[in-house]
Amino acid sequence: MIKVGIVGGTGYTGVELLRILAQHPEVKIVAITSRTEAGMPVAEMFPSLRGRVDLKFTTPDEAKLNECDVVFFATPHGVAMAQAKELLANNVKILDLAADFRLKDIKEFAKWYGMEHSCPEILAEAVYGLAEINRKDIKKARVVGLAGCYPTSVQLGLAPLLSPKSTGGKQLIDGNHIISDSKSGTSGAGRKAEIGTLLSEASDNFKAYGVKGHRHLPEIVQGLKAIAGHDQIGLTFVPHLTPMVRGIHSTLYVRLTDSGKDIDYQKLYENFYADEPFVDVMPAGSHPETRSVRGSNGIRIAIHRPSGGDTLVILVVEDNLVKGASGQGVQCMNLMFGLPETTGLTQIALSP
Ligand SMILES: NC(=O)C1=CN([C@@H]2O[C@H](COP(=O)(O)OP(=O)(O)OC[C@H]3O[C@@H](n4cnc5c(N)ncnc54)[C@H](OP(=O)(O)O)[C@@H]3O)[C@@H](O)[C@H]2O)C=CC1
Ligand SMILES: CC(=O)N[C@@H](CCC(=O)OP(=O)(O)O)C(=O)O
Repeated sequence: MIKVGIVGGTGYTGVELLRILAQHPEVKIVAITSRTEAGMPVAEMFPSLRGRVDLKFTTPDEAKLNECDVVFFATPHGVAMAQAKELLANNVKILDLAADFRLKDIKEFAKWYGMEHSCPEILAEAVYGLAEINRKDIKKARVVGLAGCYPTSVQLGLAPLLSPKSTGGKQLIDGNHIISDSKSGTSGAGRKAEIGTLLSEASDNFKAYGVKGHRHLPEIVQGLKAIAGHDQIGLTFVPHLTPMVRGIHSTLYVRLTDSGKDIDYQKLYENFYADEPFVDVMPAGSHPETRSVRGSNGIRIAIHRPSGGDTLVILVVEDNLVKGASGQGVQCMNLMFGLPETTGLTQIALSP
């Protein structure tokens, strides 16, 4: 059994980790932390876990994290990097849901996250946690910086158009002018109190935010450059808040180049993702709904070429708390411990 610790067990991604890991056949959860609820039985706070999780929250200091095989950080940015050195010294693997180990450039990290990176040497060895792209490296990793929620949808939506594996090295699209029009449910903002996610503010309403620059922009650009193997990437990324609890819907617009005009994109995507257990390329002409992935680790993609023109439109849906966060974490954990990648992750989406 893999001994798992979770730092930040009371937040939205923390309780989602508990939901998934409590049903994982190879995992024993041994520590769950909360600074504010220490001493409270987990199942008292989350009755959905009654009979499934028989632990109390402990403070991060009291939790015996050094005795775990792996620790998930479901915490704000900056928490994992402060504890990474000690955990690694005790042979504990790390999966961070925050951004401490995502951006490779520490100046970019400081600019977007407003703090200096405290362990650049660990950042250098950390692997970006997007299994469909980095599977080989994740298997060997001690530290994984899990991909962000929006970045997962955008990178998996565009990878078949950029990866030399499917393009044969041809530029099928104008990489300098990619548009991502992305929408998220309110759970993306976490459980902390914020005016913008109050029922009376977010319901019956729809708005863009972060148009000037969102912290996921550099992460997505870094990832797309790595997938493409070149630096000719220019992205306009506009996130929106939608009045739903879970889900991300990204609509991606790309302009085809002359060498990209005679390609069957439906086939290109189907071939690229043929062996991926969590990526569903839907039949041509589909309009995927966020509810088709709600509560599951799936991501569904549909490709459109309106009026047979030069613009390709890619529709991507995922559950921000599962494939966009905790499910992705468990998928990477399975790889790090040599388990089949789908272990504990076979939930079907909730519908309606
Ligand atoms: N929500 C989402 O869709 C996604 C979130 N993420 C990332 O995952 C991380 C967690 O997000 P989410 O679950 O939404 O956040 P929440 O705000 O819902 O939860 C944060 C958790 O962290 C704990 N915490 C806060 N500060 C500290 C600290 N200094 N030390 C230890 N524990 C702390 C809190 O508990 P307590 O205060 O009691 O200790 C709480 O359990 C964030 O970095 C977020 O960016 C990634 C992908 C998607
Ligand atoms: C709706 C909403 O507020 N979403 C969050 C992103 C979700 C998140 O937690 O970001 P990470 O994936 O980087 O951890 C935001 O825009 O800041």
